[in-house]
Amino acid sequence: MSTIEIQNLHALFPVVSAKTLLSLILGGALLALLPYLFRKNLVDKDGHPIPPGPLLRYAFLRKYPERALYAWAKKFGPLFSVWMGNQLFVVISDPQVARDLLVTNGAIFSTRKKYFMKNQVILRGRAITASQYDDRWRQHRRIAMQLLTPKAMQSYAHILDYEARIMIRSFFNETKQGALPINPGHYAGRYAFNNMLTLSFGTRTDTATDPLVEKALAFAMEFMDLTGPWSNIIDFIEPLQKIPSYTKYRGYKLHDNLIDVYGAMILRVKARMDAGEDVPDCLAKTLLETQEEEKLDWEDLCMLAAVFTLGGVHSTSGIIQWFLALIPSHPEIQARAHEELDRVVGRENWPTAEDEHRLPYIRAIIKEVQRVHAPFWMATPHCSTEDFVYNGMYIPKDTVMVLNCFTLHHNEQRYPDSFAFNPDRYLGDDLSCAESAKLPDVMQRDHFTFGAGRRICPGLAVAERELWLAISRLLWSFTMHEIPGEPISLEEYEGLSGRTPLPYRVKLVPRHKHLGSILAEEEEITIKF
Ligand code: HEM
Repeated sequence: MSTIEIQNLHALFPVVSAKTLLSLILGGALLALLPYLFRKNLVDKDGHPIPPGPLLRYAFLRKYPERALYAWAKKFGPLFSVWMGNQLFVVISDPQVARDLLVTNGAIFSTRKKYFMKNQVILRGRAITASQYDDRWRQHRRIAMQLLTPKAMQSYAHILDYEARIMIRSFFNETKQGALPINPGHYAGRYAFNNMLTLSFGTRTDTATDPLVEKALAFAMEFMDLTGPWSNIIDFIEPLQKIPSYTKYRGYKLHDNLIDVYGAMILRVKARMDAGEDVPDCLAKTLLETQEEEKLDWEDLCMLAAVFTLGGVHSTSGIIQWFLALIPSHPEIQARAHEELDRVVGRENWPTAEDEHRLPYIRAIIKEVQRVHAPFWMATPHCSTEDFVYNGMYIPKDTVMVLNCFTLHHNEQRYPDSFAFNPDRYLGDDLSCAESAKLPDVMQRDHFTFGAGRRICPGLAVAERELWLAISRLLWSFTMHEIPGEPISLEEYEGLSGRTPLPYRVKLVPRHKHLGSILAEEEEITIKF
């Protein structure tokens, strides 16, 4: 071939260097990956697009996701969408949209995504919260509700009252009558745990040092960390579910621990029933008595018996901890609360459940703590079971629906100056949270701390009573101070699903000389178990 012919050939097929070839391959691969990195804008058959949202797909939004959701709600509006891997999430940031979708169209938006970690590994599709929206969910929720209605609560109201007294006494004794600072987490946790032990198994821990308290609190914390709406990348990338990993190990371990500890407690209740003993009414007893008729298997029993200690401990104790973290930096609010308590119930007796309607400012403080520090900023996501079009936006079947509580609770129209802690905004609101959730004008609802729609928290009435007894009595008993040089963070927190403040210490100074003698009247009760 002549030199001229070779030159012509080069012109036609230029020599590709190794570097260029590599760039071409990488470029091609990147092009192929683009649809997996950037959002997919689905439309339905009539051309309705999915709600707008951020450009990138996220593997997971781990730390403080509520801040990203708040910024996105401002940018994209009250209904926006985010892709997590191949899962579409639609985020609800407006009260009316929440009502329209989760309540009015509750038949479509009430199931749960089958999260690998929460629903499949840890709870095995059970424990009410992980159940699909089907007959088994209805059955399990109905059984649990037998113990949770305000009427049912009357039979154990005295126990909630007693446990609140024991919690205050622990604070009083552990702080050496206010001389020492205290981290309230363990004692608030034990209070909520003892209440749930009563409901679930008819028993309680009789010392704050009982190892079961630490164990149960550790399970609840691990559950919160493993079950956030986007805690685990493994939930969104299926191949990862097939290979061994530390996350998977933790999930299986937690499942086994729940069965070991709470399963053993069910067997203990059974042994007592078989021996003809007078076992107090509790969930385990109900489950055992109705097991055949309700066709409940062993995992149903264990998961149902465990769920109160998972759903009702970290949450209630979290709000008490947020209250104690927040109140020292608001001495003027404490002073008003103390004035109301002194004026209405006096210094001889402390507030009871019956005093609630006479203490509107204390009620308002509790509602305001729940607004600014709801433990579940993203509630528990619901999931859709049918394609749906809302205001021209397409929400495909199997979309995960997130109730964006942080943004809902900072809606300036509903809560002017929403980042300020201001109980006054709830003065005049005489409704319980359950009543408020049913208001026809959803803009008047107090807050969304207990979720919305058919999956709304079934423990709401019990939680409200526990919070009332704990917080009104903390206010009656103590003045709460921050420790100089130990600022309490109200921004950071622990937990990827339910959140509690970072560990902190607070000073609780008794307000009454005779507090010690009032508290000494009650001894710790040991219940045969
Ligand atoms: C202050 C304390 C509490 C808070 C803030 C809270 C909050 C929540 C939230 C946000 C949900 C999800 C609602 C939804 O899907 O829309 C929920 C569900 C649930 N909660 Fe609570 N909760 C509390 C106390 C309790 C207590 C004391 C119990 C048990 C006695 C309990 C048992 C449950 C159960 C079983 C579910 C699952 C309901 C279902 O999926 O149908 N919670 N809770």
